Amino acid sequence: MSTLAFEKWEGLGNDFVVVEVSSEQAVSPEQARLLCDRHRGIGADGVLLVIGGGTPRMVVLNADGSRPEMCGNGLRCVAAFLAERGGAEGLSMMIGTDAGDKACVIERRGPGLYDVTVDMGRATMGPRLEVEAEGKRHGFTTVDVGNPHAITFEPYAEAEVDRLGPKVATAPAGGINVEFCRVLDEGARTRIAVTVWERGVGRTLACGTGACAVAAAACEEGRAARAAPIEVVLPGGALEITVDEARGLQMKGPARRVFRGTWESSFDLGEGRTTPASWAGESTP
Ligand SMILES: N[C@H](CCC[C@H](N)C(=O)O)C(=O)O
Repeated sequence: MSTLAFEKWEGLGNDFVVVEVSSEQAVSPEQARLLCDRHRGIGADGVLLVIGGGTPRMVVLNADGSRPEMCGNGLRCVAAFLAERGGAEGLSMMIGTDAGDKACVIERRGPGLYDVTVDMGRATMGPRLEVEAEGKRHGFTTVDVGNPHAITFEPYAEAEVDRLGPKVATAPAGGINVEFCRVLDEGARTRIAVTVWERGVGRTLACGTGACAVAAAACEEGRAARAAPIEVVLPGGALEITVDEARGLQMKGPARRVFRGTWESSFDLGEGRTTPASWAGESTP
């Protein structure tokens, strides 16, 4: 019987199964769907594969098994996971992703609790996205921050988010993450409330790349000033995003280890559903 050692991490309630593996093929899309299943598996919004080496790498698998380019909350969790393995208090490191290498600075706040600042790179504004739904045309600003995002500052009720979110998320080829935004106030610090429908997941409590995309769109549309920190308020908590002409996007937020575990691969789920015969050559060290 082979087993898979994992850690459960979360960033503002966006939660992940973190596994250290030697190859990207160690967890298949089907295995990722099972691990993320909140009734038959561990339960998570995604799986983060950590591949060691000169520059450690993060590969992301969404709960539906798809592989996105990047995950902001996940990258903070992987940076903290690696810092914890190294036993260091304050630490900075580069981590490779499918959207390029990202610089991370980790500050330990307590056992399994960290604040992480990530240089997220630059946002690229895309074409307007128009989606026909429920007899109306809905317009979105598109922003790429390594992965794609559709953003609106039009007021939508919660129920509309659940109806419109999946329609927009699957409208363009390859899918897109969807953020419904509201500027809370433009006092000393701009605060933007965001509800997220994520590609390959659905509703999540937070989206790090989404928060960056929203801050970039807000600056582009004159709803927020560049260089000053923008507080993006998500259902799971707030992220501090800075849109800097020279340095690009910076994201600061928490990462927390929830628990460690071991997945047994001979585990029969009943109803003829069994876990994958074995993990691709991965077993606990
Ligand atoms: N569902 C996203 C990936 C996870 C992004 C999100 N969890 C974050 O923190 O950035 C996508 O398909 O692009």
